[in-house]
Amino acid sequence: MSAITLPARPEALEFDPAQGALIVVDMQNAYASQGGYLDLAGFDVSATRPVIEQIRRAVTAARAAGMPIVWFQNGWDENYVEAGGPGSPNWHKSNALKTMRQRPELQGKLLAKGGWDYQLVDELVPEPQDIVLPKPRYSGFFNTPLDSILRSRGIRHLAFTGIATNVCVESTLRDGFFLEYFGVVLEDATHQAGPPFAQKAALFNIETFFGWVSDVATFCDALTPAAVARIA
Ligand SMILES: NC(=O)N/C=C\C(=O)O
Repeated sequence: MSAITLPARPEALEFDPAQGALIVVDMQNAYASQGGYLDLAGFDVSATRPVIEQIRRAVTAARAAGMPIVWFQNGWDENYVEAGGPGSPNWHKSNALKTMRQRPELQGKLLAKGGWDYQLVDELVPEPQDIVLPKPRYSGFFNTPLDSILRSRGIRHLAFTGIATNVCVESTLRDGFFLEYFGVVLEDATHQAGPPFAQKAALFNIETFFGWVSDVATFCDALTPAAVARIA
């Protein structure tokens, strides 16, 4: 099976499933559940549930087409050494760290490895052959083995899902662009952190400057021949 044509904006993208991976960004309770970090920090997470189901569909289609699935989990050790101290911009800008400083009763709870907030949502369960990567900053390429994992498998095309479109999804897709990966976002499998204009702006940036925008139904349809060819 060779490349498929994936309908997308601003134009269709040649996407080879044999050189492709599905990236699921930070589908943790922190970002997708009531009572998680984003919710506690004042961001609206009420519309994140449908995103989980869309990601499940995209994961099933990508698996059937033989594409690796990469699951990211954002966060740090329980003592927040990996988050950086006051010498790190992350210490000043992370809304998780800021929320914990404002509400000391939450200290140790937000985005800490081993805790509920850090865990992937119950509905999304990686399989043993999947790649699960912790990441300490917004970009999935920063201080992670993502680039070498992808390069060693000959992967050039990345389909992005997850939360938040305007932060970690966009950051990772942008870094991928600089590393010569073709990135496409499945828009209905993403959600923003912030008002709806943040989603629109992120998708505008991506389709105009850094990559392509498609959706889950289109992605699944386009992958069907690759899945059929694998079982034939
Ligand atoms: N996963 C993300 O896009 N995260 C956004 C904000 C944060 O982690 O503080």
